[in-house]
Amino acid sequence: MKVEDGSTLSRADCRAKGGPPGFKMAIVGAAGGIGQPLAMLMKMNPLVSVLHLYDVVNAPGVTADISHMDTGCCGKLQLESALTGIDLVIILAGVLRKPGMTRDDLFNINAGIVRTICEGIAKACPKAIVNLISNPVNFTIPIAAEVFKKGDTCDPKQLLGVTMLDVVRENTFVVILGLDPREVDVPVVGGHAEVDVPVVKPPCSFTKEETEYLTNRIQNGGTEVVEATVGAGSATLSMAYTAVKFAYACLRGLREDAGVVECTFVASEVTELPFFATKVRLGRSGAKEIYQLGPLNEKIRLEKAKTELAASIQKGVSFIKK
Ligand SMILES: NC(=O)C1=CN([C@@H]2O[C@H](COP(=O)(O)OP(=O)(O)OC[C@H]3O[C@@H](n4cnc5c(N)ncnc54)[C@H](O)[C@@H]3O)[C@@H](O)[C@H]2O)C=CC1
Ligand SMILES: O=C([O-])CC(=O)C(=O)O
Repeated sequence: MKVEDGSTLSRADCRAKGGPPGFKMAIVGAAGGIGQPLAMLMKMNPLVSVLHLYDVVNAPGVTADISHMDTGCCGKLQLESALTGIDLVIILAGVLRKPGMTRDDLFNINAGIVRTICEGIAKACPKAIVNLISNPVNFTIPIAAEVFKKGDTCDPKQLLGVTMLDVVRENTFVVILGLDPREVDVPVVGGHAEVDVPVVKPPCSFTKEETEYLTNRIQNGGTEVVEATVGAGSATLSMAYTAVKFAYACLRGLREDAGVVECTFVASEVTELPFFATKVRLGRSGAKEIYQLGPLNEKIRLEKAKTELAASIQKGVSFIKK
């Protein structure tokens, strides 16, 4: 869309002229494997009025490319200007796994990157909802939370660790078990990947073998992709798809749509841990209501996951406090 001086007319301008409303969104790490398809898909989303793309490499290239799509958009080259006034930030920045690596091996590099970006968010858009995807999510969420605590401006419930790929995989794998994902309620709780636990809710039930199959496939789904790409990357397109789904849910929450419920790793009182992934209801300021776990058929697996999660959370918090 063009105005007379040749500059792009964003959907925010359209809103002022009586056009469709929308939110301002930034993607940090936008030139990477996930970032590029995610940027393209978010640019097509009618709830996004302005899209800022930031990366340390090739952000101008990606911005120029998608700016030719005939929807509103602008790129920003400085982190703080990319974040100013933003309603929803997606963080993808950092490095990814190669075969033979665990997610924890990413900690040393990604911890510092996530800290810097969150310091930028605390200054430039402290009220934004943050979707944090950079791994290891079970460590980077506590890091981000500590940064925001220092700034004292952010509500902890705005910070949402994206564990939804575990749910997307679960929906995929229950079909292999011959079930319709619309008819089973299996929230994936705990944290991301090795510490997630699919919890079957009545009236649906699985056999022991089905539960084993589902849990193993979900917990190892990321490694399955890392090995299949033979070093070329980790889950990229399925993550971009998932990031769009989760961002759309957050945008609907911002718009105060009723009944928007997803699983996310968030500050929580559901267990003794300070963060835990459960179903939450999304609203204007992120996780508006955090659902209790309810009756559980997975107590032993959950206790093991909690022990591992507690260590991840401690390591993340210590990284900022040291
Ligand atoms: N939570 C989840 O379920 C999943 C998480 N991931 C994680 O998402 C992250 C991104 O994955 P990909 O896009 O595949 O990786 P990628 O390597 O293709 O892209 C990462 C991008 O981050 C940029 N970057 C690095 N440092 C930066 C900084 N300081 N500021 C801004 N940008 C910076 C790089 O230039 C690169 O373009 C990885 O940490 C990966 O492990 C991936 C899949 C699933
Ligand atoms: O496996 C990885 O490194 C990426 C990831 O978190 C996933 O696909 O679940």
